[in-house]
Amino acid sequence: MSDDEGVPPGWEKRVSRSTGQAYYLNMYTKESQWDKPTKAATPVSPSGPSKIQASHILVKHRESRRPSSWREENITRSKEEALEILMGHREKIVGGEVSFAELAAKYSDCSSAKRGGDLGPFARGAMQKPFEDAAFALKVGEMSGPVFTDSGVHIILRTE
Ligand SMILES: O=C(O)CN(Cc1ccccc1)C(=O)c1nc(-c2ccccc2)[nH]c1C(=O)O
Repeated sequence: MSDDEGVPPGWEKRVSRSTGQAYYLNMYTKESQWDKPTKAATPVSPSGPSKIQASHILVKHRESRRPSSWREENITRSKEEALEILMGHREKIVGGEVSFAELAAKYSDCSSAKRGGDLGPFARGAMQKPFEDAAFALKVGEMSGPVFTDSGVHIILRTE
């Protein structure tokens, strides 16, 4: 019986030289794990995934291209005030006081607030460049710092 019996495609079963314990190597990412994988490894190209999924919190300001949102018809706060508000949200999320989705739903000036800030999957070319570059630079589960676009100031959470 081959030793890779039942190991999903894209993985290889190895044995640790130091402990003799079996571990599993993802042949695409070259990452290893002790737990036996339950699904096939996803091929990743050297340039990374073509699509990612992310959520964001947008705080608009008076210089935003459209200084209006579902929350506030006429947004007059300054860019500096927007940044301070956004960083306050970020601190609460980092501190574990509240979830990203809860804050997005209450405070994001983007229509995605209704979905807890979720933007769904998107490829490069779909979003404003500063947003795209920041989002694609994140690892899954990682949250950005402040990102400035024509729409306002954002924090981004990469979810897939
Ligand atoms: O920039 C503009 O002229 C107006 N927009 C663009 C927009 C407007 C409605 C829905 C989606 C995008 C926004 O201000 C905007 N940008 C975003 C946005 C920006 C970057 C990434 C994701 C969403 N959301 C919104 C929004 O009102 O809901």
